[in-house]
Amino acid sequence: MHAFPTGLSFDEALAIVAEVAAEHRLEHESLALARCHGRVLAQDLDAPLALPPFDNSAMDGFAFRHADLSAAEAGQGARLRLAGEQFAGAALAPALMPGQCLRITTGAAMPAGADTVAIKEHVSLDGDTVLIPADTAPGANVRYAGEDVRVGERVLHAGQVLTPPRLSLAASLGQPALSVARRPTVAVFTSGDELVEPGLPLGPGQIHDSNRELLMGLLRADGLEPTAWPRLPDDPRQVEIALRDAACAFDLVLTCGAVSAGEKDHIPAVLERFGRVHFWKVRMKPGMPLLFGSLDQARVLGLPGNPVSVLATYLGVARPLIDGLQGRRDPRPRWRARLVAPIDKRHPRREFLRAKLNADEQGVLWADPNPATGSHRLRAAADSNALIVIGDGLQQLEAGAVVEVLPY
Ligand SMILES: Nc1nc2c(c(=O)[nH]1)N[C@H]1C(S)=C(S)[C@@H](COP(=O)(O)OP(=O)(O)OC[C@H]3O[C@@H](n4cnc5c(N)ncnc54)[C@H](O)[C@@H]3O)O[C@H]1N2
Ligand code: MOO
Repeated sequence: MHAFPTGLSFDEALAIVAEVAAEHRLEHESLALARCHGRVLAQDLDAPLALPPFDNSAMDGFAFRHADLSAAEAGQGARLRLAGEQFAGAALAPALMPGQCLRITTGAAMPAGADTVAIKEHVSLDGDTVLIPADTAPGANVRYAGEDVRVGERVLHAGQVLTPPRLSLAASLGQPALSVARRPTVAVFTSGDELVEPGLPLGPGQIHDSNRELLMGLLRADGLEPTAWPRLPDDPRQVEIALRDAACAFDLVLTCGAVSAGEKDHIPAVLERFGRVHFWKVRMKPGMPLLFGSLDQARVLGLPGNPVSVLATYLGVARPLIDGLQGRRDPRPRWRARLVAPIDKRHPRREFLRAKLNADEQGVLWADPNPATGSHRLRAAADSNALIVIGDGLQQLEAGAVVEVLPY
């Protein structure tokens, strides 16, 4: 009997991940906007000013009082006297008098007294007389103060991911810095005596370490700056020392390999002995031997060694853990697609299948499953761009059935 949950469903595993992540939420830091891209916002932002802050012109042209046009003979334009200019950012021009107009540029404040802008290309100039076209509608080409954001309105919420437009909005509201969740520091381990660095020759029974590149790439694509540790040999003492060393210095330790039932699978024992196991073995395929625990100050996720298991457990579990540690509340988009070919799943586990996603002319997204099944078959993952997620239980899905997909 284990002292921790084992053989749990994928959803049960995710619930534990969310709970543990919430208990170990990373602290906040105030960062200059330029360093906030992709971060999770840790504060709400209420607009200290309106956007636009003042009524202004949407076009280069001439600002005038529409009443002057209404007063002109029907169908005739208004002939107005050019009284000056109002350029964007320049000192405010004096108020406009009846019968006058001002040259104005895009973004310049509307002069007092003016309520409409005629577009430069639509007017004709005769000395300092400007002929405004008769069909210029009242209020044309004016952008009003507060029409985008009102003062005091909540525009950003804690838990949102800072996209470039959100950072741009914060900048337009005059914020030089924002409070954001600290990014988790991540140590990445690969393990196994059979592994050899790419570039070095292979001896008998050896293979190149491919998971390191996979995992480091997945983490970097999610905006993290992971640290790769020297590969772990299949030696229990060395595994223990390296993991305990990393766990006192990093927020998250990601390992791959050495978590199933083999004589050389030493990682679960280290967590059991020196830390805590939150769960081990999840009813998912691939990725079944997945291990989750805590050691010293770190959360430790032990991904199974087969490359496609690494991909599935990263996208399915490690990413929600990383999101949870940062307090991300913005849901990631849930993509759905139609199956190009039927699927007959004869086991009860949640399954992740490699597939190619393509949108057809009608805008329907299709997922074409790769027939390769083994979790060692990396080529099929490289030929694909998404994982199809097939729910728990036996499933017979026709071609055209709608499935969840995780693009990568
Ligand atoms: N008796 C059992 N055997 C296995 C079980 C089980 O439950 N009982 N589970 C199988 C499943 S499912 C998987 S997945 C693997 C996972 O095993 P480990 O996480 O312990 O990983 P390893 O045994 O170390 O490696 C598995 C496989 O992946 C290759 N590998 C490992 N690391 C890398 C790397 N960095 N780059 C490239 N390839 C890597 C390794 O050579 C093995 O072929 O266990 C099954 N067995
Ligand atoms: O669950 Mo394993 O990850 O199938 O190869």
